Amino acid sequence: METAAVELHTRFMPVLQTAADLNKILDLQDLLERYSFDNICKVAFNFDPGCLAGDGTSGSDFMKAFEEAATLSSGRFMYAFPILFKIKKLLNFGSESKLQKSIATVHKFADDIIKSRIKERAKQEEDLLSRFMGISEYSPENLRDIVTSFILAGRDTTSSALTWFFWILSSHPEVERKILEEVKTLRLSSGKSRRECYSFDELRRMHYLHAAISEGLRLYPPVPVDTKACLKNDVMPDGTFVGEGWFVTYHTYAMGRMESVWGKDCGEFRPERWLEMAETGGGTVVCRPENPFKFPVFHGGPRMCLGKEMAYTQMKLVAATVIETLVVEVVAEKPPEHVLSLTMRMKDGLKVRVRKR
Ligand code: HEM
Repeated sequence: METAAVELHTRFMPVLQTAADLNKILDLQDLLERYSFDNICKVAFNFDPGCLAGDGTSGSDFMKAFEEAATLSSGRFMYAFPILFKIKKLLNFGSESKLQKSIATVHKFADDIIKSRIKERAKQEEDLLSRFMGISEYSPENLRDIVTSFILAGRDTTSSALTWFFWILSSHPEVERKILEEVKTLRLSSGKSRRECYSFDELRRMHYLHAAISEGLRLYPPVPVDTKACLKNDVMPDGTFVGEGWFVTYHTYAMGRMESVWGKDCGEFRPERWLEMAETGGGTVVCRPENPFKFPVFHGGPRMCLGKEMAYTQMKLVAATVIETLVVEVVAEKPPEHVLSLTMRMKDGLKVRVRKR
């Protein structure tokens, strides 16, 4: 939380505020990706790639390589005949040659950090890498895979969610107004000014914002499809047989838009569908949790997302801080096109103009 707040107030917001002063158009998707990349690297490695600071060239190279590796490896699923990418890989040409180069950049970056951390074992950092190094006998390769998985899990997901959230919000001024009301009420009760950072507890109390973000996630899930491989012959709860080695894919994007799941207004952006009266009474309205098998945006069951709470905290922090101080106006002429990497991104980014409130 502290890392996310520092990155937000010292880097992300100043970029937006300068753009507001200069009336400059920004790509909000790119900015959010840089923000979450810096954040997750600090949390995972205690390393600051500085993608939002100065020119941050070394961090940007790593970020570009990471993005390319994610897009190219998810592209493998699109081959009608997977043998084709295997041949390309064997001969090391085309997209497979590019993929190998970007993977090498990512591995080198992670390996350098792990090696230097092994050397200074005595120095205990409060990051994920130290926790994994401290409790097990993982090999350096295992550690590299764990940490790169965390970066993948924590980077594109929150940035994708927030990019689509700001896009959908731009056509729902009534929702934006209610978020502002909630934020103002909280500020009044805490006596804090707009310049001050929200506490964890204040963010937790933003139920309307929580509902609005959940509604954005329903319509634009960052992981729109998820595939699992079956290890041995099995039968689904409804009796469907699944053979060893088969793939099972569920489509979160489609499920979020199905009338049979969400009712007649499933196509509408309506945060109110998430709200209910608190059991504690007193007329308090809260955001209700949803069954993960109806809303599998964070997956369900034993392998559910471990970063869900962290993701909501970060997304609420960014959304509340931006909405409270700035008006974000989308300048795109047509609706954004989807591009499917491992997460759902906008093909040409999200061009916005910002104004001070
Ligand atoms: C809006 C934001 C996020 C969404 C929608 C999301 C979604 C998901 C999904 C769908 C999975 C299951 C993937 C699979 O098994 O196929 C997953 C797993 C995971 N997520 Fe997230 N995630 C988000 C943010 C984060 C953040 C910020 C972190 C923190 C670093 C994180 C850490 C993880 C981890 C470690 C797993 C693997 C859990 C396991 O396999 O046991 N996620 N997430």
